[in-house]
Amino acid sequence: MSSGLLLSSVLIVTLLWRVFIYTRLLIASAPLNRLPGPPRESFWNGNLRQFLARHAEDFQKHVAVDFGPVVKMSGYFGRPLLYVSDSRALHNILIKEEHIFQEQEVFISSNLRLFGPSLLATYGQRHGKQRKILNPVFSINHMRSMLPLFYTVCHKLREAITGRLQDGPRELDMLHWTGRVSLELIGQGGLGYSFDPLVEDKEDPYGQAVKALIPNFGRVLHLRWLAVLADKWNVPRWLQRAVVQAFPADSPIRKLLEAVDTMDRQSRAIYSMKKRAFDQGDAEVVKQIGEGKDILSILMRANAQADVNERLSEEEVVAQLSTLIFAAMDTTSNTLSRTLQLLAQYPDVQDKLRRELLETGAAQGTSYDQLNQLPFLDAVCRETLRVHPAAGNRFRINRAVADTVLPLSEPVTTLDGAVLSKIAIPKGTEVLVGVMGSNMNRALWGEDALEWKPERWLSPLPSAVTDARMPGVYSNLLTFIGGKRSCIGFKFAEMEMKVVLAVMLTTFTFALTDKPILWTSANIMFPTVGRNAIRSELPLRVGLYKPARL
Ligand code: HEM
Repeated sequence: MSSGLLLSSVLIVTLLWRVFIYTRLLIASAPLNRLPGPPRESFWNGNLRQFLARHAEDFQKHVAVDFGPVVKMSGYFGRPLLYVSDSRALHNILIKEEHIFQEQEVFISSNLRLFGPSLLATYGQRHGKQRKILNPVFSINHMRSMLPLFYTVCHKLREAITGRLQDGPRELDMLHWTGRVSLELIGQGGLGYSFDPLVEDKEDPYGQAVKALIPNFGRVLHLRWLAVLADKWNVPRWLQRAVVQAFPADSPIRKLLEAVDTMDRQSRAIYSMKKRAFDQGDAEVVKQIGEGKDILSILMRANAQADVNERLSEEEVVAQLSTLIFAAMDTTSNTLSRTLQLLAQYPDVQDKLRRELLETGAAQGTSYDQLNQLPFLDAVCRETLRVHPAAGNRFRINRAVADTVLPLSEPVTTLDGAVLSKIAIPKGTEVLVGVMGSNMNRALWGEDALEWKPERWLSPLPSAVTDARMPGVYSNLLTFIGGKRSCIGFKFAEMEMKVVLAVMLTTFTFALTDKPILWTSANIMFPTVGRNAIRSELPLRVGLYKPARL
């Protein structure tokens, strides 16, 4: 048999096998069609085009709150997709059967190329081993010791913005500033590295590469499947690289490669510098590693002390650096800018928060515990994280060897009137973790669940919320999801939000301009002016706060 004929036969058999598996999935998932949900747009796109469209926030809310705790949708080519916000079912998906409901392959394979083998690019035991070393690095004690550094950076932000208001109030793009301060905080707090002095405009190659990553990645999303195939077929790295390098130098994929290479080079340089100094006893850097309060220093110390079998390889440690910057930056800065927009929209809430911050002197530097005991600051942060989860669409796929069963905390009624207390989930079914659906569930939070009302956190939460035992790591919410793949940096994010707000609100006033701000439903939501703008920005009218004279 000629090699051409052999290759075609292999391809045909593989294709037929795939079609067989897929048809089996469609047949096995037919009973799921009895569950309530929106009609699909087409067989090819299912509901995904509606759900992932640029301005899909209203459709996403419709799915989240109008059909109940388990919603039937369709993925591409009729693939079954469930939107789940039932607490017991979510407990199963995120905690009990986390090994079955895994991240999609495209997510893992693309992250592997962007960051290397980090938390965002590994499954199972390898991921578990990384979490074991990294979890203690994000402990409250470490956050406590990082707090003074956060204040130092935020005071520079205050100086930088004050400098721009010498001629009176003016419009400023607050997303630009929350972005800069978030990058600097994760730089200094995460890596012991300064990206941006804030008080002067200086470009840093690492910072530029991080900023170029997502826009260029967004332009080659359709190629993500090739990464999955390359992993499945063990295509050598040099060959994958050669293919990418065959594209023109100004193509998005080459720019993406350039950003990835720069991030990798800079991460390695920071790691090696610390390691060399550690090995050779360079007093200044050893001081940073030995007493350093940044995440990398703590991680290197923990790794050196860990049992040999539990240690992370150098490649794994380096891969965490860009991962942390990426995971920390837009999520936190966009949530912060959303908070400022809401405070501008509700001036009475802004005044009340400012009063609390001024009365307690929170802007100058306070202890971690005192900062966390400010009730209204806490309420504003929690309420914004509840109603506006920055990364609200988390997909999982059932990779069970056999079909599996999802138990429910409350029975659901099917379209033909049957009452189900559990649902059979065929292998291959996709699941969307219902972050909005549980954070804004009227049955739990009350009829005003969709409204932003920080006051709700000043009294005990409804017992329905606490009794539901949502499997989220933070405050009965799913904003940082839960389980082994929950957000490892949620305390870092919370502390950052609180310090930035404490310093900003006591120095500046924020008001809306007449420009229409719209939020785009992307992997991480971002604001733009007008519906079709490309540039993300959040213009607010900013003035210096002047205390009223008695
Ligand atoms: C408001 C800010 C933030 C939000 C809303 C947020 C949300 C999330 C969510 C939903 C996940 C789960 C992703 C998934 O399952 O696919 C996640 C994972 C992660 N986050 Fe965050 N995050 C925030 C800030 C941060 C910060 C500040 C850091 C680091 C300092 C961080 C580091 C990570 C990492 C490393 C992961 C991957 C964890 C793993 O897979 O084991 N995040 N985040």
